[in-house]
Amino acid sequence: MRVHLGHGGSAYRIDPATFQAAIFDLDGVVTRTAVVHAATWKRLFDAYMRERSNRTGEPFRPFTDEDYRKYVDGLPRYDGVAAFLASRNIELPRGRPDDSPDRETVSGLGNRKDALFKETLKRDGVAVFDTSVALIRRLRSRGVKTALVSSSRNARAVLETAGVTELFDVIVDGNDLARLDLKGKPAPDLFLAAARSLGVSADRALMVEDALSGVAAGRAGKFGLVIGVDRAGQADALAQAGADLVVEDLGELSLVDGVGDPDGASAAPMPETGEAITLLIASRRPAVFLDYDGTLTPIVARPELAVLSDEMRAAVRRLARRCPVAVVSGRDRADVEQLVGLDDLIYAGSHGFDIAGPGDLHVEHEDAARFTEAVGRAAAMLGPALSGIDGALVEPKRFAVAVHHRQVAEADVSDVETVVDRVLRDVPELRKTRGKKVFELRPRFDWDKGKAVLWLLEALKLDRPDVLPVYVGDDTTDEDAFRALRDRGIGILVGPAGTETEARYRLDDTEAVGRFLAALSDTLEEAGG
Ligand SMILES: O=P(O)(O)OC[C@H]1O[C@H](O[C@H]2O[C@H](CO)[C@@H](O)[C@H](O)[C@H]2O)[C@H](O)[C@@H](O)[C@@H]1O
Repeated sequence: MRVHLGHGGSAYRIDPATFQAAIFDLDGVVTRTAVVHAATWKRLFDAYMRERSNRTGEPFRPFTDEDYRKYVDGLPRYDGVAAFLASRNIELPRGRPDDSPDRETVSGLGNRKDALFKETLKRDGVAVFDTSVALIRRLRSRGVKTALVSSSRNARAVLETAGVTELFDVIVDGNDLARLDLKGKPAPDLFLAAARSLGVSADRALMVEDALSGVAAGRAGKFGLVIGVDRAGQADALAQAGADLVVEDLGELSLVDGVGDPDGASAAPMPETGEAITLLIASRRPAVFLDYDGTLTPIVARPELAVLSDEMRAAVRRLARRCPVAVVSGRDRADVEQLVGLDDLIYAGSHGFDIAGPGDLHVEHEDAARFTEAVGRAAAMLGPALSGIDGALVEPKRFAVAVHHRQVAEADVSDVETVVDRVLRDVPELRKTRGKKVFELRPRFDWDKGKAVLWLLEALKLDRPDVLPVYVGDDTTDEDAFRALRDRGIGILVGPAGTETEARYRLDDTEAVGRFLAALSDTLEEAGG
């Protein structure tokens, strides 16, 4: 699955909850030294090929941009020399790393290139890509670890000259390559060594490269996200080499903010296309938690009218074949089970207080009986007490009572609340919470949808780094789940833009939820998950 941004593309948002580390190539990604390298290689090889032509009578063919991209870019210096010479059927002895730059050996030519490069750096200094530096700083400020990887033995000197050494927790360069006997790009060794030093597995790290060999290394290393930076009009080739995402500049990337949009506590639009979802889940296996009212069904006048559509049922059924799916509802568990009508899902009713699922999955709170009794008492009091208020509706459940005021005149809602408060004084085992045009009387017990989701992750052995919990919900009680998953998963609010929320992403309505579930299924089916 590949996504191209660049001109006309929409900005891709990196989610720091998905990636624990970001690994950057140096030349052409962080520093503007790729052009210096390219020009230096040309200087070296054009002079050498000219001199060789004069000496041997072979026709002179200059070193081209394509030669640079195909044989030299991203490779350790001597490997680059050898690869280019081989492409021209020239065989030279390898020589030794300390060969003088005058010697006609692979090492000698490599050392000549290095001397020319250093001369240019000394004269011209090193410029950085400001957008790359800004992105690295933002990632670091959000707790993402950073590493710099380069085949060049000069990497540290280049970073120092550019004044950006402190941007990286770890630096792996050409000296490490030799010291640790690692293979150069396109082998993934350098990048994997950086990920190891950061203590992060490759699938939880993103990597950024501008060279075809570097992108291929990222793909071979199974990095969570391989970003190709196209500075040379080779977007297609970068994608073919294995880039998940190709940008022309890192300024096209932004971060999903910790509290939704950068400018407030609202959520970013949830990408609904398969491609964007692939990038988001970044080779993790999702575990999906779905709220019912307002998420799987639109909010309607009365609870019994919230019937699941056949399309939505089919979408949930399809997803459940590919990954664990739980319905986490404020409704009574039996009620929501019957409404959803799918046997092999996990159901958590009464805002997560009552959980059951395939096999022996069941949670029974110690004080369950005490709360059931209290709920029954409250429901019995609420019915008669609210009978005088037109439109008020009591919905008793096993572990909560909902008092709906959707049909109550605005002026009378405070009367409903007064009744609820009065009943609560007599039933101190319960506490009041609010939802959409509803007061809920729930057990006075430290438990909510967030705790239920965390419990489920543990009980189902899904509390693992390769699992990405995804929670979709629309109401205040879903905020507990968004909060609980903040640093380990993805919360998706169903509702209008600008809603204050702990969710990272947002879908407009239940139709968008249906499209998202379908796209997620597509992605998982395509991946064979
Ligand atoms: O957690 P959920 O699955 O979203 O359940 C929350 C409450 O949903 C129901 O009430 C809400 O939906 C009704 C039907 O659309 C609507 O008439 C009502 O105004 C909403 O508050 C359900 O009846 C409650 O028991 C749930 O707690």
